Amino acid sequence: MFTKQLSTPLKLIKRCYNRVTPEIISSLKHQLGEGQISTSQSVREHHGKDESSIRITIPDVVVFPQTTKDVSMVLKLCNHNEIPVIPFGTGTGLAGGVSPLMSCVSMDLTKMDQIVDLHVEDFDVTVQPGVTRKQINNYLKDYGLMFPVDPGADASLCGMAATSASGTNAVKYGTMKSNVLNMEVVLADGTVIHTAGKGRRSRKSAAGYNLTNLFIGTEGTLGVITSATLKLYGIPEMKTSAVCQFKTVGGAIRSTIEVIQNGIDIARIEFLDEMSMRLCKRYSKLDYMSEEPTLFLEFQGSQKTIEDYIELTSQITKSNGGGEFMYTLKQEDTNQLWAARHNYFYAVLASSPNKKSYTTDVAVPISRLEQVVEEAREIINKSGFLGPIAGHVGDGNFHAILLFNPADAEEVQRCNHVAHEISKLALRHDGTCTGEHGIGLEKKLILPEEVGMESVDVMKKLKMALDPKGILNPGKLLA
Ligand SMILES: Cc1cc2c(cc1C)N(C[C@H](O)[C@H](O)[C@H](O)COP(=O)(O)OP(=O)(O)OC[C@H]1O[C@@H](n3cnc4c(N)ncnc43)[C@H](O)[C@@H]1O)c1[nH]c(=O)[nH]c(=O)c1N2
Ligand SMILES: CC(C)CC(=O)C(=O)O
Ligand SMILES: [Mn+2]
Repeated sequence: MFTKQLSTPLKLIKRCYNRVTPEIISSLKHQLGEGQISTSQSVREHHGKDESSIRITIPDVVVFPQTTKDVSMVLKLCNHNEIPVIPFGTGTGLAGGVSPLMSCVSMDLTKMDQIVDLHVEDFDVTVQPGVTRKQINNYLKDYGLMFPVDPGADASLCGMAATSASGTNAVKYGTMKSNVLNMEVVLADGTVIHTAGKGRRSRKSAAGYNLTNLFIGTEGTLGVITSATLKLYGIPEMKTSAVCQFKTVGGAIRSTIEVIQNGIDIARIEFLDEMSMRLCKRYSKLDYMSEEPTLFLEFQGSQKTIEDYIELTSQITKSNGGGEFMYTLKQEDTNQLWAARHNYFYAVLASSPNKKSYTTDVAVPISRLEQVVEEAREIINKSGFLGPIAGHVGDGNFHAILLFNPADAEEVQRCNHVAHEISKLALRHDGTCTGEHGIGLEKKLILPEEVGMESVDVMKKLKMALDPKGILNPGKLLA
């Protein structure tokens, strides 16, 4: 099995944990029932990895709780016996968050898959952790409502809260941080809390510490999220997608910066460089486009608003050397466009079947974006790695997918180093190493550089207060 950065995270685990013994497995069976626990090799392998290239070890056992009470019982048992527990949503993460570093229990939440409560008149819904973003949107469309946060994968909504996910719509609708009103969370000792108070779903609250946002982005290290109350939005009256291609990366990025700085309420603005376009054209058959730096855009609102935005945006792209502003796409072309964007990762992977990928995820203030994309390209070119760049440029967030040969240890190290250099570049420009994928195993060494050692100490104190035995997803996020 391929192992990435194996020595670093293991060396950084300072605690000792107990192993999952046959007695523990019997106790779990006794508590949950035979059908809710698996020790099969294939199930354990599935739960030992996400969609990143990190493979270290696999859990000893996978449990499938069906209720919050089940989650609480498992945590109590594991906490008492000092056994690590790793929450598992849909395993689409990109930072190694579900990969175990030692003997552990993987807690798969997919059987808790109920939509608990929909309030159409208040635009909110409460879901259990197994509900995915596509499932909720299928359910909501009959009510004229939607939940906009859209990582390319069909991730679980609570996994998305756990990683502070976003996607192509965040430039208009925000990320998980601004779209969760309340969460039920089970703490390491089995205590169940509601971060905003049981049943509360007001749009505003000034009642004490913001526990909801505290748990967002904790990647399973502070508690298991067993429900989330989400903000909803009306499905827009009209949507128009557009494509504009450029001779230079700078032209596309400068256009994005000007769109944002001019306050155009763009719904989506996604950048793909020429290499990304070459791979997407091949994989998703975008036949009418060329292999040039490209923006995929979407406008929403009334016909008049959309026309005004298109007028302004096309002036901006033209003044930055953009080609034809293609906005009269047929519905099937629009669907194909956004499907191609969501499948971007697979388009890149398909181009090099023998390689693995390391995806960077930096985000910077919008005024720095052009320089940072340019410098990231220079770093990648100098390194010799293939590394297409694409991303949610309206948020100043972009990804380089670095392709490396997993059989070559030196190349693996060099690839990690290049990714680290790109993260450091973003920090020099007042940005972050991760806009949306999270720290996981990949980026924990750069976290202190980003937030400062004092802030990391506060995080460690929080961890110690809520999970004193350190059983929740050990070795992730904090070194
Ligand atoms: C093709 C493609 C495209 C994208 C992405 C992936 C892929 C494969 N992603 C990344 C991924 O979809 C995103 O990180 C999801 O939020 C992960 O959700 P899962 O349910 O799969 O969590 P997964 O099971 O992978 O777990 C991720 C982390 O959260 C923890 N966790 C999961 N469920 C939990 C729960 N209920 N309680 C507590 N902790 C829990 C886990 O322990 C782990 O640390 C992404 N992301 C993004 O933000 N923007 C994007 O554009 C994309 N695009
Ligand atoms: C592998 C990544 C490029 C996935 C992602 O975040 C995206 O497509 O925006
Ligand atoms: Mn992304």
